[in-house]
Amino acid sequence: MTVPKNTPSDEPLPPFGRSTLWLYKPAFFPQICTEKKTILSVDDILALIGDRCDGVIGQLTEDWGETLFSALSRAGGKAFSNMAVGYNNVDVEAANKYGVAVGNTPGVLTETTAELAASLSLAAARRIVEADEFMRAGKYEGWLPHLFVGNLLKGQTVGVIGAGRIGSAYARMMVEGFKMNLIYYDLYQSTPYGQFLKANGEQPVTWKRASSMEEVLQEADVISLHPVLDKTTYHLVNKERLAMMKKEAILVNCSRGPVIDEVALVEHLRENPMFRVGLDVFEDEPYMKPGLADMKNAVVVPHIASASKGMATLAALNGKIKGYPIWSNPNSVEAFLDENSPAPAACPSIVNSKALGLPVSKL
Ligand SMILES: NC(=O)c1ccc[n+]([C@@H]2O[C@H](COP(=O)([O-])OP(=O)(O)OC[C@H]3O[C@@H](n4cnc5c(N)ncnc54)[C@H](O)[C@@H]3O)[C@@H](O)[C@H]2O)c1
Ligand SMILES: O=C(O)[C@H](O)CO
Repeated sequence: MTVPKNTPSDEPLPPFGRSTLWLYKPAFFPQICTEKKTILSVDDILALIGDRCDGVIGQLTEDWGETLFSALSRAGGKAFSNMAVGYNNVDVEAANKYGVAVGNTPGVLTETTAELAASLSLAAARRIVEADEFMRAGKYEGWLPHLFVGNLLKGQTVGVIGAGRIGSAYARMMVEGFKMNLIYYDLYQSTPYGQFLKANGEQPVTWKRASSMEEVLQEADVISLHPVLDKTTYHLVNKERLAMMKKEAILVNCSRGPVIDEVALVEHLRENPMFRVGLDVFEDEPYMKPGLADMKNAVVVPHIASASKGMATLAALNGKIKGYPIWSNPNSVEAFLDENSPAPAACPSIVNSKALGLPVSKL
């Protein structure tokens, strides 16, 4: 385990290790973990926190619960900033108990994640990966009308489950780009896409809010999952719900792996060769459930929807919680990302700010 010594501000920071854990040690000089492991265990992080640490910027692969929050608090820590939108790896109640502020990075990843979901939808619909493998294997002997027949999107129905920031952006791309009809289901929100169309004075396709998730599964030709991962969405797509979908449907997941029961999915893919999936996330990341890698009707990529500089900027600013108020609208983060102007003296998004009674910025 190598943790660099405090780095004077006029020296370049040490190079990143494979993990991007940052620790704010006394005097507020960040120490970057140069550990060569990709995923740090709770014990690794305990050792890194040591007996003095003001705050940590960590990532979604780390298990931030009672053990780490009590250790961080004992070391004088006041903030944990998760370098991700989703914070299902964080036990916020444990953080509240130890008075540790928890940051996340909403908004900056909306378009990039929606674009990957759109890419996976197209790759699955037009069988891009299968065709690419065929080409590289030297199997192409000349044009044939039935070679890799895929699904046409125009005029078909796209379904979105979890119509928040990313789900709505994905819906916009599929509706406007491919003129698909839209059906969406969200546990809480009522009319996000309707408002968007109305505000633009147009109604080029039909859209409706489904009263149940099952309605989306039965009606849509392409379904993309964008909910948070919590108790209500664990194995949201299971054997029974897969069976409700059209035999030639396309299912895309760029949210979190456990939203789909991956064992049931492998069985469904095996039994329904015309059913296709595009997956950015997996139930036991970095692993795939047995059999998934052999499925020609699955396009799989290693959680790449998000990588962006903006996410690191927001995570770093969330880590500066000491003396900072909370930005009043975490969905509007542009002010933090303008490289030509200084970032506002506020934390972009602290998920437990109310529980900790942190002040809201007047900016
Ligand atoms: N693959 C990636 O790299 C990547 C990148 C960014 C975000 N994400 C994931 O995407 C998720 C969504 O991000 P966002 O910015 O759109 O968040 P968001 O909070 O704007 O949207 C999530 C939506 O899910 C809805 N929801 C919650 N429970 C539901 C349920 N049981 N059924 C249906 N809908 C439900 C919420 O009401 C909300 O509208 C994140 O929590 C994260 O896990 C993944
Ligand atoms: O939730 C997120 O932000 C992504 O999954 C990783 O950055």
